[in-house]
Amino acid sequence: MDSSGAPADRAFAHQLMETLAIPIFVLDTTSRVILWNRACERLTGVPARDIIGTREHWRSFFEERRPTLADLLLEERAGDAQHPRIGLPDDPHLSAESWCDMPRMGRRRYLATDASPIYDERGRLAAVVETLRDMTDEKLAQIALEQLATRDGLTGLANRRCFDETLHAEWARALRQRQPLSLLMVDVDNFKAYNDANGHLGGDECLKRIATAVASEMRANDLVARYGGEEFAVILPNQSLKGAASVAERIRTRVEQLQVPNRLAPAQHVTVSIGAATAIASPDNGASELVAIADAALYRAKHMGRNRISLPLSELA
Ligand SMILES: Nc1nc2c(ncn2[C@@H]2O[C@H](COP(=O)(O)OP(=O)(O)OP(=O)(O)O)[C@@H](O)[C@H]2O)c(=O)[nH]1
Repeated sequence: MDSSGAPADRAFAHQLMETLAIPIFVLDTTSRVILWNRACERLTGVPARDIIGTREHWRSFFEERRPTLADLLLEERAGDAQHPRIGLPDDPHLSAESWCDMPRMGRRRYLATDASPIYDERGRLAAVVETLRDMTDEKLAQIALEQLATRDGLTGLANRRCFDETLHAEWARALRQRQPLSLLMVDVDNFKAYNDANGHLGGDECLKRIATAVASEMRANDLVARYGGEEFAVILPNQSLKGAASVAERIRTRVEQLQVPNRLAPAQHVTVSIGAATAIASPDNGASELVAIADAALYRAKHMGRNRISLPLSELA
């Protein structure tokens, strides 16, 4: 170490950052890369020799030009490079999490990043250091858990819990916006007979095909869920009874057109019965009444001979 100690200290700090297990890169105040450690090389697949001295660090993370967090911090702190910073009243640190393309590695990674300024002894901005953490496994586990919580395992449709939550949220929205909300209850006809003839696994395959057929008739804001067993429910926001009836008829026809044989059923192939309900939401009625009305309509459709849709006499108001 020399008498001031500074150059040796700096060399030591540099070497420390180089060998740190955490991926790090450092930009000078003109956005030029001055350090790209080995862990950063491993994460990005980009060797330090290709990137040091350039302003091309964004290419290691994104397909298209985008500022990294370090660039955003440099932009935000641009004034500090000329004017010494007096004290540190606010926290100049930035944090973010996002999916990155990682073009050199050829697979997307979910990175948690932190950017912090480095000030020289006179309080002027000297550089910005960005540290990166690969959180891909944690993010994928979180997505899988969310899927488990809201999706039906057999059909991939929304599950009953997701249906209940969505119905209440849509009801509240319909109330606020004074718009109609429609609901369809879709039940497979003579499904016990189908199971008896094809076994439970055959029944499962049939439910998957029906789920796909029902989902194919939905618009972006509609929700189709597996309500239970061989019953599906469809939420149609901002849809009148007439509109709901036409969606119901499309679903019925679509399933009929699948022509899945059910030789023990009177129709000889798989069909569905559908009950519809529509409400103009008001503080005097609730989402559960909408379900009860659609259920009653479904019951009527079954009793009138199945493979049909049934509507209530009027909208619930
Ligand atoms: N394969 C399979 N079958 C199921 C599943 N959930 C419910 N079921 C079966 O669906 C059948 C429903 O039978 P029922 O309630 O008697 O109704 P249905 O035979 O369809 O007669 P209707 O509804 O009156 O037309 C039962 O045999 C259940 O075991 C499932 O996840 N997979």
